[in-house]
Amino acid sequence: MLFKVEMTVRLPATMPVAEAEALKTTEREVAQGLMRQGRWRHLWRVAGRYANVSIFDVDSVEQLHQLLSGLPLFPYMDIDVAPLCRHPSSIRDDDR
Ligand SMILES: O=C(O)C[C@H]1C=CC(=O)O1
Repeated sequence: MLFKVEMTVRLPATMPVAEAEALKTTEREVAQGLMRQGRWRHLWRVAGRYANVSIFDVDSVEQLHQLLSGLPLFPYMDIDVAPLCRHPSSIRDDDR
């Protein structure tokens, strides 16, 4: 199952820089692990915003929630999720 996920990061202005940097480093490690597993298929920065648009490939909505809520930045992100299905005009055969 494919989902478009938009994450907007809102770190508190009062968070110490070292704490914020440590969170971002851990987040990168977790995100790259999920990419290597094929769960986090795409990760794009939204230009001009501390936000990303991602494509997740998961077995269930519950699994998606588990992955997203396990992200180190989860407490500091607004997350929008949309389910995706194949577009009838797509010429790609690798989208499910
Ligand atoms: O920077 C972000 O958009 C937030 C988050 C998503 C992946 C990652 O490494 O950080």
